[in-house]
Amino acid sequence: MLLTEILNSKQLEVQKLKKTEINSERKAVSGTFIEALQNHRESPALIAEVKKASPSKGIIRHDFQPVKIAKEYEEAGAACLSVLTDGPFFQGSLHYLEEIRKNTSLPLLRKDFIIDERQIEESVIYGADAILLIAAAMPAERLRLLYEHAESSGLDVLVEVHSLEELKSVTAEFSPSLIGINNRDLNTFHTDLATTFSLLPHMPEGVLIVSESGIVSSDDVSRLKASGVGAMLVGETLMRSENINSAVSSLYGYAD
Ligand SMILES: O=C(O)c1ccccc1NCC(=O)[C@H](O)[C@H](O)COP(=O)(O)O
Repeated sequence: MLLTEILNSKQLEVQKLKKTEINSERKAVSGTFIEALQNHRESPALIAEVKKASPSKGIIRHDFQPVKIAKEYEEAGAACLSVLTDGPFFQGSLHYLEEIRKNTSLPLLRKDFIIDERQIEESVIYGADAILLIAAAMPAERLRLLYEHAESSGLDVLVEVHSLEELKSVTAEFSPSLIGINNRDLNTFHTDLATTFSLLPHMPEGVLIVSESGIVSSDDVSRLKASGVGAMLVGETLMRSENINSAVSSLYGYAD
């Protein structure tokens, strides 16, 4: 199972991280990420992902210049950015997050497999405004503790679920403000937008919902909009495009 493999690799990273000293003046400001999604001019608001490679597709973007891509996303009108920082499986890096923080003003999601408080502190230092917590990665009690730690560090949290069972166990434990429905099965890599539509009726009132993964066309975006989803997270579709601005426009159904 790929997720288990990734989590085992993260355990080793965290062990090393715990041996290093972490010091920073930077403070994250609660609500920055969520408010940018709520106030975005388009619906669903776009979280555009800076993603070089993935375990399912290998290299997605050969000419990978993270800061250039981030600036293009900003110019194209993205509400927020997601930056993959996992090295072994996605060829991401915390340094990409750090450089993007210095060169854009958009709120940033650190996209990684967070399993420890120390990674949360590290996320603040490198410039994140939000982190991802994956329900499939740990019991809901542990997820709540990390959620609380992130919130008290000024970070917003995108809590990701893929099934009704995960959603129920999370919401029985605590009340996230931002829930991501991942359309991708993290073990088979199969993506299906139907995951979003099937989980939506079970979402608690007032939660901002993000549909994640496998969003490829303006038809997908119209269906998400009609269903009331607040935001969408798009990686591969935009990263494969030679012209990010026109790729964003065409997702929203605007002709070039
Ligand atoms: O992208 C993958 O293949 C993947 C495999 C296993 C775990 C996570 C994976 N992706 C992380 C993500 O959450 C996506 O990068 C993100 O939702 C964007 O998806 P897409 O638009 O399909 O690139």
